[in-house]
Amino acid sequence: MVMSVRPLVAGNWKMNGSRSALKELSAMAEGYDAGLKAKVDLMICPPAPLVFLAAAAAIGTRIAIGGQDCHTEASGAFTGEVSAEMLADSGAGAVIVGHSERRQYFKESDALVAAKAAAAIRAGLAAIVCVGETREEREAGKALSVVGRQVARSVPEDATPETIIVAYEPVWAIGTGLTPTAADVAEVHALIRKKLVSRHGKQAAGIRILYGGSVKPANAKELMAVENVDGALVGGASLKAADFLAIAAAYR
Ligand SMILES: O=C(CO)COP(=O)(O)O
Repeated sequence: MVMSVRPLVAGNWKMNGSRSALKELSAMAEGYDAGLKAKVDLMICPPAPLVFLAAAAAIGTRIAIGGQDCHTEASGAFTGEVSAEMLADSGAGAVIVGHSERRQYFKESDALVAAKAAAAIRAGLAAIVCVGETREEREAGKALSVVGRQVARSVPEDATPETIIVAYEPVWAIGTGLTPTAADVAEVHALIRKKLVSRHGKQAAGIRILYGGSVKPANAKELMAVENVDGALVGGASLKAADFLAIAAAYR
């Protein structure tokens, strides 16, 4: 829709990857040639223990590194947690918040997700705010109302194209090989855009809205061509450089 939005293909490694997986990051950097750099931003979000190493490995490659979650506080007695400030200090430029796996398994509410996004902004990170309906919600005809509510409640008031990225990830499409039709993706992304613009003003036309859920080299081109789709949040297919680069190549 908005010509000036530079697309982003981001990889979410989830709880996968070890230090040896950083060779995939190096291979991604090698394949991220001038042609791709001209068209699309790339980001990899490894597990927290790898963020520092990945960020060091990514220096000079123009591949950004992100975290997968953060706490709302900058520091304190929260054993096991990682703050947005720590991610920033480790070299991350962004952090995913409100992924459906966190909403589902760790019972994260929209309010908590909004607070985490605000923490990310406070730390100077961009927040990738995830939203998406479950299969039951889609079958009940509630996809738009659920996503609309999540966007309204999880995206902080002061969202700008620099600080917020929204990722639409239908829960039923994650890791299943299933994807919505292009028309369904277009409908949800249009709704997200409308909500963002009505709440955050005209500049919200520049907020990137990513699609996520079973994005593969074979379907990337079709999904990335959908109006208001400004890139992808890739899970399984981001673990291998060849797959991830083939997805990014949708923008060549
Ligand atoms: O959850 C996802 C990215 O955050 C999508 O995962 P898959 O690409 O493995 O379906």
